[in-house]
Amino acid sequence: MDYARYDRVRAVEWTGKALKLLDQRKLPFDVEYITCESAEEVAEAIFQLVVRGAPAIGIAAAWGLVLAGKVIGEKSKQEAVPLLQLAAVKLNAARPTAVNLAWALARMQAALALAGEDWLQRLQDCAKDIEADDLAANRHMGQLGAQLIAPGSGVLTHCNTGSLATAGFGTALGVIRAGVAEQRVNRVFAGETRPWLQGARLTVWELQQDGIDATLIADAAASHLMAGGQVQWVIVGADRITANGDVANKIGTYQLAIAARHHGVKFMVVAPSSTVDMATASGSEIEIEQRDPGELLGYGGRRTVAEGIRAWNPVFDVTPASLIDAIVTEKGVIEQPNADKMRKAFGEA
Ligand SMILES: CSC[C@H]1O[C@H](OP(=O)(O)O)[C@H](O)[C@@H]1O
Repeated sequence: MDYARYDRVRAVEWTGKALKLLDQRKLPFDVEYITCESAEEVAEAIFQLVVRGAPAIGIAAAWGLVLAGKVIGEKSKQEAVPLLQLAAVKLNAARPTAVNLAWALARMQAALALAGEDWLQRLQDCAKDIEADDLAANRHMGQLGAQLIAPGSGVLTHCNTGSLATAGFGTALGVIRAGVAEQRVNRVFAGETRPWLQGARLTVWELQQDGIDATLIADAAASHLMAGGQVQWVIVGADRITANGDVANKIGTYQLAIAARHHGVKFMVVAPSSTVDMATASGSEIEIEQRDPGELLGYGGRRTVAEGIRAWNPVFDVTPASLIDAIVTEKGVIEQPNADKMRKAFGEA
C-alpha cells in the first residue's frame, strides 16, 4: 500500500521545540493549529478536544512531558523527577476514559527511571518511539483487519479513528483504508457521532482527503441501514479494552453493537495494544467521561434547545465482549473475545 498518501493529515507534530496541534474543534472548514510550549497547555488542549482520539492524546501527553522537561531546563535528574511527576499528574487528569493517556505517561516515566543525566534526551526519544510505534501498529492493523472483510462488503464506522485520532493512518479507519485499497470494501458509511460530530466533521472529511467516498448517516439511521443489508461490518476504535474483552468507545458504540448482532452484521474493534488495560477486569469498572451538557444544547455557538432544559452527556459507553466478533490489535486478531483469549494474547496485568 502507498501509505504516504494517507499521512497528509497530522493531528500532532513535534517541532523540536514545541508541540503543534491541529485544532480539531475548527475542522472541517478551518485548518488551524495551536502551539503548546508547556505540559499545562497540552493538558488543556486534550481537555478541550483540540487534540482527541485515544492514541493521539497519549502521544500528545508524551510530548507534553517533554515540554515539561524543557521548561525545567538544565536541572539534575534528582531535581527534575518530582517536577516531571507533577506534570504527568496534570496531563493524566485531562481525560479519564482512554487508557492510552496513562499508558503513554507510564512508558515515559519508565524511560525516565532508566535515564541518567541525559534524562531530557531519553524523554524525547521515548516520545518519538511512542509516536512511531503507533503509526507502525496502525499500518499493521489495517492489513490484519482488512483480511477479515469479504470483497464487495459495506462497512459502517462511528466517531473518528483516523489520522486525526492517532499518529497517522488510523485504527478502524486504517482497516477501512486498507479494505478500500484491496477492493474488499465497496461502501463506507459514517455516523455523524453526536454531540461532538467526530463523524460528520472529521471522518468524512478525512476520507475525502484520501479520495474515499463515504456516506454520512444520522446516528439514528444505523439500524435502518443495517436492516437494508448494505453493511456487513461495523468497524470502530476503542478507548479502553479490559481484561475480559469489554470495550469502552465513543457513546453510541454499544447500541451499534446491539443492532449489528440483531441484523447479523459483524462487529470489529480495532485498537493498538496501548489501548488494552489488563489491570481492569471488566467494562463496568471503566470511568466514563461526562462532559459539559452544553455540548448537547447546540453547536458552533448556536443554541438548538430551549433554555432551562437539562441534558446528560456521557461521551463513552461500554460494549460487552459478547457483542464483539473481532478485536484487532497489532499483536493479532482475537475472534469472539473473552477473558481467556485476552490473557493468552496480553498476559496478566
Ligand atoms: C482511535 S481513536 C479512539 C477513540 O477516541 C474517540 O473519542 P474522542 O473523540 O472523544 O477522543 C472515539 O471514542 C474513538 O473511537
